[in-house]
Amino acid sequence: MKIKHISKRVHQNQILSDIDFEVKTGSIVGIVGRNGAGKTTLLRTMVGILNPTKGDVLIKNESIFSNPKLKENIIFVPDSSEALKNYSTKEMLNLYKGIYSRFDEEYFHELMDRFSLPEVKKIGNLSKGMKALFSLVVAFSTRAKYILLDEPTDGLDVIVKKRILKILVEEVAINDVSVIISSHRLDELEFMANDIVIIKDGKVEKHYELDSMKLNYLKAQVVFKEYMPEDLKNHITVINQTGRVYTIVFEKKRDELRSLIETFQPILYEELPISLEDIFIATLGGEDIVS
Ligand SMILES: Nc1ncnc2c1ncn2[C@@H]1O[C@H](COP(=O)(O)OP(=O)(O)OP(=O)(O)O)[C@@H](O)[C@H]1O
Repeated sequence: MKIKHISKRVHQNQILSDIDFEVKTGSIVGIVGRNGAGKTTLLRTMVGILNPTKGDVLIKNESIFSNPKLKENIIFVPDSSEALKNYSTKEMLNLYKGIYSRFDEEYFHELMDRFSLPEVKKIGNLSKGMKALFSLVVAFSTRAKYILLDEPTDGLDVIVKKRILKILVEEVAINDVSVIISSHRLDELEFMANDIVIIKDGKVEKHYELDSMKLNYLKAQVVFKEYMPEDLKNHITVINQTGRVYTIVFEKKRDELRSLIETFQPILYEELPISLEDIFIATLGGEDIVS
């Protein structure tokens, strides 16, 4: 799936600007960004619910907007199942069977059994975790190749969360689907995503393969005799400060940071393992991080 230079304007609001990236088959892509960055709008455009003002979404090099049949390859699971609450599980099954010609009813029942989900007259009567699992069961049963999830584990207990993450990873491995997840749960994405797209103010701020992303950043703890030299501050992001102990993140090669820091003669310099959360803070935290 190719997202080609998508822009979206609503009234006078430029919500997305020139978003361009590719989703590889069989990969998990994490879309991250601060509240209001444009993640949900991007997902809704990728699935064809919203028309972009400019740009296109291509599957097998064809536009999903000029060839709507291609939308059968995509399913979007929104962060709330509020809209489904008055439907029965059977009605949902029939609704999606009508929309997705490859809908796999046998797989639907198999997954319902696997997750001990009951058939109910009102989906609204299911617990929040059950609703989330049910939405995923429907999504997988459509046999769509691209599954877009908006905050799939928001508000779920840790056991349901683990089950959901496990089935996502399995589905990608066994059925070769691609999963695009918008999430604030950076720890979960770190455990399963291949690619991370960081959105800032409706634009792609960074797009990395997770492994190479970590190689491009360095986290360290440093202490100087006095306070941190102002010159050094221009090259790094301070993500924490306790007295004279600074935790810093730097986007460049390891050796460059080491030699840069050495010129300022620290009394302590220690490298630390870096997480996606550190990179998120360094990329998007701006002035808000150390108060
Ligand atoms: N229909 C709309 N009309 C006007 N503005 C909109 C509309 N939809 C979204 N926006 C605005 O676009 C921006 C991006 O919203 P969006 O919901 O895509 O962000 P998000 O990254 O998913 O946020 P969050 O992490 O809080 O869910 C916000 O400023 C929002 O107010």
